[in-house]
Parts: sequence; structure tokens; C-alpha cells
Amino acid sequence: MRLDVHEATFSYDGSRHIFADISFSVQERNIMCLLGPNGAGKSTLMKCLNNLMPLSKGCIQIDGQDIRSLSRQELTRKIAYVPQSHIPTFPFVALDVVLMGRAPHLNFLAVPGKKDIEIAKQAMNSLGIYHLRDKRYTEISGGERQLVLLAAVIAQQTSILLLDEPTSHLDFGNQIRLLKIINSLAEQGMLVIMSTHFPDHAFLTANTVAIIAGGKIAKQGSPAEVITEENIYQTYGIKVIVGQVNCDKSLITCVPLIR
Ligand SMILES: Nc1ncnc2c1ncn2[C@@H]1O[C@H](COP(=O)(O)OP(=O)(O)OP(=O)(O)O)[C@@H](O)[C@H]1O
Repeated sequence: MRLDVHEATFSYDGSRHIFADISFSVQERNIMCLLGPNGAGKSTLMKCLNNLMPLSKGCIQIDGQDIRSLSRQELTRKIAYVPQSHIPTFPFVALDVVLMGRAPHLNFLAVPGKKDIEIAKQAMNSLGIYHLRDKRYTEISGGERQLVLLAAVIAQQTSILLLDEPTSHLDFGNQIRLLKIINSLAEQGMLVIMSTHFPDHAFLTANTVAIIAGGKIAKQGSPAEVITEENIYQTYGIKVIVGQVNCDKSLITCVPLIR
């Protein structure tokens, strides 16, 4: 499995480009992190990768096949996507929300079977939220909702996972547990693209980092190549120290300087 983005260009209004001529490739078992300031276009790019927004120019291919030639069901069997925010409308119980992840694998109007329920329960278990199964989605916290949506995409069993700021509502422990799960999904063969506002999350997970800024990929490469003091200053206008952790030289961290 491989995802190729060729000269992708997108505009909401037909005049202002949100991004232009963006190209990159990601292979299975790899995690790509998208960094960039607010409003840079990360969420928009995620939606284009999932063909929810049509590119104005360029193309996106999965194993050489243009995603525009795939039906929505074909695409949802290949790509799972968790948007940045999700406003709950119907009071489904959490297990039913996770079961919705099985929809691409069901025939039209078919109800989920025993196997689907088992997969959904396993997904909830892997995220430590099985106890939420009978709770209404409209009556759980923002972080719990984020974990329920993640369980739904794990149950979807796709080979590509698009996660738009997946840790934004999670407590510190759940952030790190989720990053571990993302790493293990990639080890099992998944291709993951995730946006984040935390450079450290890229150090903990990513093979590749792309900084989106000014409608372009401003920098692209390994986390150590891209997350540098200079690049972070250029991107966010803040001073940081990027360095090895003293007690474990294999870890690199990015610490903001507040003084
Ligand atoms: N539906 C829309 N219609 C018109 N413009 C939009 C729409 N959604 C987003 N934009 C604009 O597109 C640009 C990119 O927004 P996007 O949400 O992709 O950025 P982002 O990098 O994900 O930001 P953040 O880090 O704040 O989530 C912004 O200028 C935003 O105002």
C-alpha cells in the first residue's frame, strides 16, 4: 500500500489557494505527521486525501489508482478518517458508534453481525473504553468521544488512517497511550497520516514530518531533520530547544523557552 500526492492544489472559493502544488508519498508501515500553524491547511489537506473535498489541480493515488475513480464505499474500505471535531447529533450508544466503523464492510441495509460486534468490542477494549459501550455518545466527555471515534476507525480495518489532531481532547495519559496504539497499527502494516500541534508527538511516532505553511510544504523529512530550533521558530515564531534527553539518548524532545 502506498499513497501518492501529486501537485495537489485546493481552493474553497476558486480564487485563494489554501495550498498549491503539494507533493509527497507515504508507504505502508509509515507514519507521517503534519505540523503547521493554525489555518495553514492541514485539515483541508486531510479532507482532500479522503476525497471529501475535490482538488482543483493535481491528484491523489492509492497504489497508483486515482482516488476519484473509487466509489465512497471502496474508499472507506481503504481509508479511515477521524476529523478534528465532531458534533454529536443522535444519542447513539458508544458501541453503536463504533459499529458504524463496520459499515463499509456491510452490504446495503445489512445489519452488523456477530463478527462485526466482536471487532467493535475489541477496538473499544484496545483503547480502554469498553466500559463506555452502553453510554450515550451525547453524554460522554470530549476526550471519551475522541476515543470512541478512534475505536470506530480501528474497527473499520482499513490500510490507511487519517487522523486530524487525534490527541487534542485527550488527557496526558491517553495522549501517550493513543500514540502507542498508532505506532502499533503502523507496525501491523497501516499507513498513518496525522496532524498535530505537538512536535514531541512527531518525535514519538513519525517516520516523516511535513510542515505546512504558506500554502506549501515548507519542510519535509525525518523528525530530526524537520523539527529544529530554526524551523520551529520560522513556523510558529517561538524559541525552543530541541535536544536529546539526558537519561535516554534515543529520545529527542522539543522544549519551548518561555523566558
Ligand atoms: N469550509 C471552508 N470554507 C472556506 N474556507 C475555509 C473552510 N474551512 C477552512 N477554511 C479556511 O482554509 C484555511 C485552512 O484551514 P484548515 O482548517 O485546513 O487549517 P488547519 O491547518 O487545519 O488549522 P488548525 O491548525 O487551526 O486546525 C483557513 O484559512 C480557513 O479559514
